Amino acid sequence: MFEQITTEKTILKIINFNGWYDQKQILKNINMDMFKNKISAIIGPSGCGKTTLLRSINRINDEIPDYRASGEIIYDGKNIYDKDIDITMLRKKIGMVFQKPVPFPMSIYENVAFGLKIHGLKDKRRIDEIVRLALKRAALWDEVKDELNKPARNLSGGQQQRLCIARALAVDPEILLLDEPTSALDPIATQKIENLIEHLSEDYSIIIVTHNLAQATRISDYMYFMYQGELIEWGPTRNMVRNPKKQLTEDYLNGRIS
Ligand SMILES: Nc1ncnc2c1ncn2[C@@H]1O[C@H](COP(=O)(O)OP(=O)(O)OP(=O)(O)O)[C@@H](O)[C@H]1O
Repeated sequence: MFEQITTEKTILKIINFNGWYDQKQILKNINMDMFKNKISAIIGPSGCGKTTLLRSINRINDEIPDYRASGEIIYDGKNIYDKDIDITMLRKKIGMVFQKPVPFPMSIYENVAFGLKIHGLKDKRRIDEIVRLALKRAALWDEVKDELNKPARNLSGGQQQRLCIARALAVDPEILLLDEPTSALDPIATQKIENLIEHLSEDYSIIIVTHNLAQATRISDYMYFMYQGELIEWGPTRNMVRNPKKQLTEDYLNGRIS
C-alpha cells in the first residue's frame, strides 16, 4: 500500500502485524518502515493502538497475559517474534522510556548502572565511565554530578525523565522507544526533553508515541498516523503535514477528529 519513499536506511520493518487483547483485535495489519537515526512519531487519537504497537517493538507487551500478536517485525535481519530471539538482548538493543518517569528506589548512580550490572559488567571504573557518559548524553550530568549518591526520587520530574533516558542509554541501545515521554512534564521540562530527543537522533533511532501533534510536527522526521488500530498513512513529516494523502489524516491534522 505504501511505497518505499526514501533512500534512508531502514532500521525496522513491520510486516502484516496484528495484535489482540484477548478476543479484541487492537492492531490491524500494520505495515511500516522506520529509519536509522531518524525520529519517527506514531500519532493518532486516544485508544487507536499507538502504545500497543510501540510496546510490541521490544516485546514488552508479551508480559501482558492476554496479549497475542501475529506478523513480523524485522530488526537486524531477523523477525523479533522468532522463537530463538533472546529477549534480554532485544531489549538491550531496543530500549524503552515510559510515560511517567519511574526511577528505581536507589541512588542516581545506581539507577544508571542497574542495567550494566544485569548484563554482567563488574569493572567499577568502566561502570563509572559509562554512567558518566550516559548522564552526559541525557543532558543531566551537569545537574547531578555532585550528588550521584543521592536518591533519584529527589530529582524533579523532568530530571527523572532524563535519568530514565540515561538508564536506557547506558546499555548501548540502537533504538529508543519513547511512550509519551513529556506528558507528565511542564513546558520547560518538555522543551528540554524535545531538544534532547533531537540531539539523540544523531546517534540513535528514536520512535516516539505522542498525542501531542504540535510536538510530533516539531521534532519528528517521519509520522505514522493510526486510527482504530489501522495505519492510515505514513511518510516524511513535512509532506504529511502539508499534503496528507488521506481524508482521515487531514481531518486528524486539522483537529476534526481527536
Ligand atoms: N492491558 C490491556 N488489556 C486489554 N485492553 C487493553 C490493554 N491495554 C490497552 N488496551 C486497549 O487497547 C486499545 C489500544 O490501547 P493503546 O494504549 O495501545 O492506545 P493508544 O493509542 O496508545 O491510546 P492513548 O493515546 O490513550 O494512550 C484501547 O482500546 C485500550 O483500551
